[in-house]
Amino acid sequence: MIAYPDALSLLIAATPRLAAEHVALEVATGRVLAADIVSPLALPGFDNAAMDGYALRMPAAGRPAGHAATVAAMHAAGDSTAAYPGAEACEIATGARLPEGFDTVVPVERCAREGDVVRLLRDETPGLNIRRAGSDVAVGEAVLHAGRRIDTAAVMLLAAVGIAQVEVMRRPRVAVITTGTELHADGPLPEGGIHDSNGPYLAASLARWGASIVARSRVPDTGGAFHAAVRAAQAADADLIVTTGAVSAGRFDFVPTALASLGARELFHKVAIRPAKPLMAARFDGGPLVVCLPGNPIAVATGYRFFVGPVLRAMAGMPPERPRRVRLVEAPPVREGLHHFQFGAWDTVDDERVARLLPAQAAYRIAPFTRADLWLTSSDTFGDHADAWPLDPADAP
Ligand SMILES: Nc1nc2c(c(=O)[nH]1)N[C@H]1C(S)=C(S)[C@@H](COP(=O)(O)OP(=O)(O)OC[C@H]3O[C@@H](n4cnc5c(N)ncnc54)[C@H](O)[C@@H]3O)O[C@H]1N2
Ligand code: MOO
Repeated sequence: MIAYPDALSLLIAATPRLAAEHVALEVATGRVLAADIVSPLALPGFDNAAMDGYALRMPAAGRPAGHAATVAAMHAAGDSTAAYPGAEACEIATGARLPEGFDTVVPVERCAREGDVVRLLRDETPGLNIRRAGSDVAVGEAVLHAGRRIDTAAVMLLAAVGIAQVEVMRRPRVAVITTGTELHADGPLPEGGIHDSNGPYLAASLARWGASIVARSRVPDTGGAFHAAVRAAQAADADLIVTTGAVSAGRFDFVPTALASLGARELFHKVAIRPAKPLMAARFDGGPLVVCLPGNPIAVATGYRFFVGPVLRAMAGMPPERPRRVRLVEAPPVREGLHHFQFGAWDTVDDERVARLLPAQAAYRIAPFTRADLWLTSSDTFGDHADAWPLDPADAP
């Protein structure tokens, strides 16, 4: 059986990087930058007032309380460059460009105004309350890097530097196929039937990632129906096909042979992990990558998080995700020799943030997933520490 890091390496090596496209900033949230963003502007673009008050020309020694100056004009944000030659003071608004030759802004609260004269209420030193040009972002600075997901902070910065179109990776085109004669959509169930929860889970997860779901089918345990679903996914030009179920050792576990008969090349089948051990991956030459997840719901969650997630990152040109190391409390012993994936919850012990494994986890139990804060993983037995990962790959930086 192949080890998890080796399986992941094979999978990523077979993953094509997608092309880029241009989209408007207003619809770019959640997309992944395809190229570094080099700022065409400085931020701030000019020296400006940090406070509403009075701009002064001040000698290096400053001015004492009681000093009076004649106010030349009111200078508001958006006013064009103005010069008040010979003037010692002008009224200024937050964000207004500092007029030529002025060096200090004294907030209105520290001034008294009478007619066109302003008097300082305290001793003042020069150079205060000015936001210098380029002190946030310099012209030509690489402010955001390729592979970064555009979050709301990135939108703020891109808008501030005047970028209205961004080059992003195109959305991956993904097909989802769930297998199982026992599966039904919502509504009353026949004897022995269950609701298909893997299909809606994968569709929701992929939508959160920003993938386009180009085909979705639920097929009974017959090779013919599965063949047709894979052909439909190929016809829909899928980059990736994710299947669930029928990948283990049972009589109806037809996925490996069906994919081989369709011409897919197996990358690996069965991984030294728990859960989701029967997981398989394959690749059609010049066609989609296929990740086949075992049917148990938590095997699907595991496979999505730790196999499909890394594939989606690689397609988007994102670097591999790095886990956070956390201290574990009360980790029960688990069987050695397998890479373990479990749900965890945050806790606090003696003011330290620690994690604990949730109780009663099993590949068929969905309820613990809904109570989890994070994934915890270990390449072997869980000890004092574990790797921590956000529950959803879309939440990883
Ligand atoms: N003799 C062996 N039996 C099993 C092995 C094994 O190695 N030898 N592996 C076990 C493990 S581990 C897993 S995981 C499962 C995976 O089996 P399959 O991928 O073949 O999945 P199915 O048999 O089709 O389904 C397993 C389980 O999950 C339920 N299921 C399937 N699809 C859905 C869905 N869309 N929504 C909700 N639930 C679903 C299905 O009804 C079964 O209960 O095999 C073990 N057995
Ligand atoms: O690997 Mo299976 O996913 O434990 O049930």
